[in-house]
Amino acid sequence: MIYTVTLNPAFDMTVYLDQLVKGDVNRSIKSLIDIGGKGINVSKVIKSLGGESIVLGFLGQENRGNFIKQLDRLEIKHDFIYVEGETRTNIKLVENKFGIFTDINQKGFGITIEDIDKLFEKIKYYARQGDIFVLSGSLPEGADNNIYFELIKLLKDIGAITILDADGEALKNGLLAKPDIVKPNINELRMIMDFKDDLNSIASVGKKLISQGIEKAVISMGDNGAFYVTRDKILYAYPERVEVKSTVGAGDAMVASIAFGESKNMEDEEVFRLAVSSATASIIEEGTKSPKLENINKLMKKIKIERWM
Ligand SMILES: Nc1ncnc2c1ncn2[C@@H]1O[C@H](COP(=O)(O)OP(=O)(O)O)[C@@H](O)[C@H]1O
Ligand SMILES: O=P(O)(O)OC[C@H]1O[C@](O)(COP(=O)(O)O)[C@@H](O)[C@@H]1O
Repeated sequence: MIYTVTLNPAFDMTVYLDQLVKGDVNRSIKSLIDIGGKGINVSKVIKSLGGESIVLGFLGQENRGNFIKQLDRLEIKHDFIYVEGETRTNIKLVENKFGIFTDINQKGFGITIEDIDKLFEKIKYYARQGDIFVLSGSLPEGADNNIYFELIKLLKDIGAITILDADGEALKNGLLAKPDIVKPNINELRMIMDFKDDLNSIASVGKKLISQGIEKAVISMGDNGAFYVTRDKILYAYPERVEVKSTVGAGDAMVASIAFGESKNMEDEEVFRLAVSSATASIIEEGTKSPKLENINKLMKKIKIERWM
């Protein structure tokens, strides 16, 4: 089974404007609200791919109703630990005039030591050898920066496969536990390592991650494409030019495809093709909507992948 663990989920409010004028009253053209947060999006995309997953993590008590309703509507199984306070609302601004995408991600609820204990107990209850655990997103206040490190250690001892997608200290510490797969975007990678801007230097960073004991590193670079690095190869995917409606969730679509591909024992190149196709199909959807399977399938035939090394 695939499990996604989201410690800090969110409602994503996407606001479309012509142009943001700072310090002035701005009026939106339209806005929409989707349930989000990294693992939640991963589960949504796994569903679109025809797979099954179970959503774990924390959810704010106070506004849980709508969140749960949407997950149920999508027929995604979930088993949250409900915590005091509200699940955050993250603002995603889209300026149509310039094609600028700005995210304002809030801090969200705080959690207690008891909440964290409950999470570890729940994960111990579910995890079995061969399961896939996606650990992704920012940490709520009260969670130690070592939490992904501890969870990966626990899951590796059980024999589960771990996929990490985080940033800052949580990513840095999590990597020390050697997750099987990591999917940083270029900005997340820059927060924890120094490297030059050119593709060769970025590919070398991927190799460095592998030399540290990580099995696969997928480095996403927005409109510059992506690398897929394993012990014996580096693959590069060219970006596909599409009409971009919202970049939110592209990385999550990649992670979902990687988890789905692993669960089906797909070959590396096939997984990578699916990951880039899903990510590209996600940016042509508005808000934090899952990509459509028919668009993913069309893109699978178009995405250009080459062996870098
Ligand atoms: N503007 C874009 N044009 C074409 N492809 C894109 C664009 N933005 C994202 N992608 C695709 O989606 C993948 C993930 O996007 P990225 O922005 O790197 O992830 P994240 O959402 O984690 O920041 C990229 O590697 C690329 O394949
Ligand atoms: O937990 P964080 O780092 O604040 O990120 C949460 C945000 O990331 C998203 O999951 C989107 O992530 P990606 O664009 O990286 O795929 C949004 O749904 C959510 O608002």
